[in-house]
Amino acid sequence: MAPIGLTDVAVTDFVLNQRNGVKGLVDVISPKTLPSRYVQLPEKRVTPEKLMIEATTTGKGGSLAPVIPVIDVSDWNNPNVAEEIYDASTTLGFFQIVNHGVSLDEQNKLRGVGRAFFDLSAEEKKRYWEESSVSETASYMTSFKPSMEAKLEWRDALKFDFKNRYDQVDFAATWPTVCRDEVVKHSDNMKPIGKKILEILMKNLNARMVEKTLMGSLRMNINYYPKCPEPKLAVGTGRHCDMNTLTLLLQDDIIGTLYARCGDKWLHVPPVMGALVVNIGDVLQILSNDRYKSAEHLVMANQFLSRVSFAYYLGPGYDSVIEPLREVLQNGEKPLYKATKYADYMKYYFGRPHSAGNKTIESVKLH
Ligand SMILES: O=C(O)CCC(=O)C(=O)O
Ligand SMILES: [Fe+2]
Repeated sequence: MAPIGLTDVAVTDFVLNQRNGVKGLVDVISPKTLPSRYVQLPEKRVTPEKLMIEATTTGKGGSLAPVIPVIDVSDWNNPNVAEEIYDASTTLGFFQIVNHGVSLDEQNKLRGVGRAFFDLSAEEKKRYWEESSVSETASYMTSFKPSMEAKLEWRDALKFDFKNRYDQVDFAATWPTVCRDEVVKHSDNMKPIGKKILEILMKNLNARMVEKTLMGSLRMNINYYPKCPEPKLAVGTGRHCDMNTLTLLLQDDIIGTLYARCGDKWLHVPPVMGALVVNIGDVLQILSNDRYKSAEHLVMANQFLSRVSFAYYLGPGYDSVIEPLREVLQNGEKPLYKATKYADYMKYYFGRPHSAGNKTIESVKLH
């Protein structure tokens, strides 16, 4: 039972209407039990039997459970790198890369300024709240689609849209000063890494690298997961696939609460020092006519420590039309997806809560 005062109405008012987010709830009220607005239905909870046990033998056969591959990309031209990236992208849809050239120092600076934003006063943060943000391209919010969620996700986020402003000198002028320089720097660091991976993935399809279709939009989320009184009952980010082409994630270096779908279980994506987590999004699955796998994933909550993560999303230009590539279909293969403008796909994606269940990609599937 939630303590008196933490009724659904009171929590909704404090977290959403008063724009304090879930971090505000923890900082100001510090509930000792999970308010019911956050208690997930039993089928949505990630219980131990739903987890895949890593690298242990499974009975007499002795086969190993899969692990998320960690790929050394110090030499992008090494054919083994392309092969490992291709293998991971066609199976789990998840891998990690190390020796990508972004130093630990830069990563830790970004983690520091990300936390610094969420540590600002409530008044300061509220200026960026969703639809009334003082910035057109930076917004602060909580959960995923609160107006449609019976149960909220235990997460706040600060979102950036680099749009096509990249070539404008002061495109970040309205962004929170506490983190904007590092966010811009991070984008400068991530863009070429994303491009390398996309080049490899296109080459393996014998397809052209069309930047506008593959990385014509660039967005980023700083996710903040406060410590949670009853993490077993909650979810940090509900299960979902990313809608874009490729996501590069700098996750927390200590708290490992990210899980990727593997068969009917959830596979841990452990923090690896200095690594970036890479996952395939819906658009690459569509373009490749199902060769690349858009991997479902979720984030759990943690009782003892807060966690920050930085998700950098490369995606098509908003007016690009997404459909299986000609090169992939040339041997008479049937397209599995209908042509869709990316802006329409995005609108549909953001119009439904994570808890809606069926995947967004199903909406463009040809039956
Ligand atoms: O926080 C994380 O580790 C992942 C967040 C995520 O899946 C997303 O922002 O799309
Ligand atoms: Fe995601």
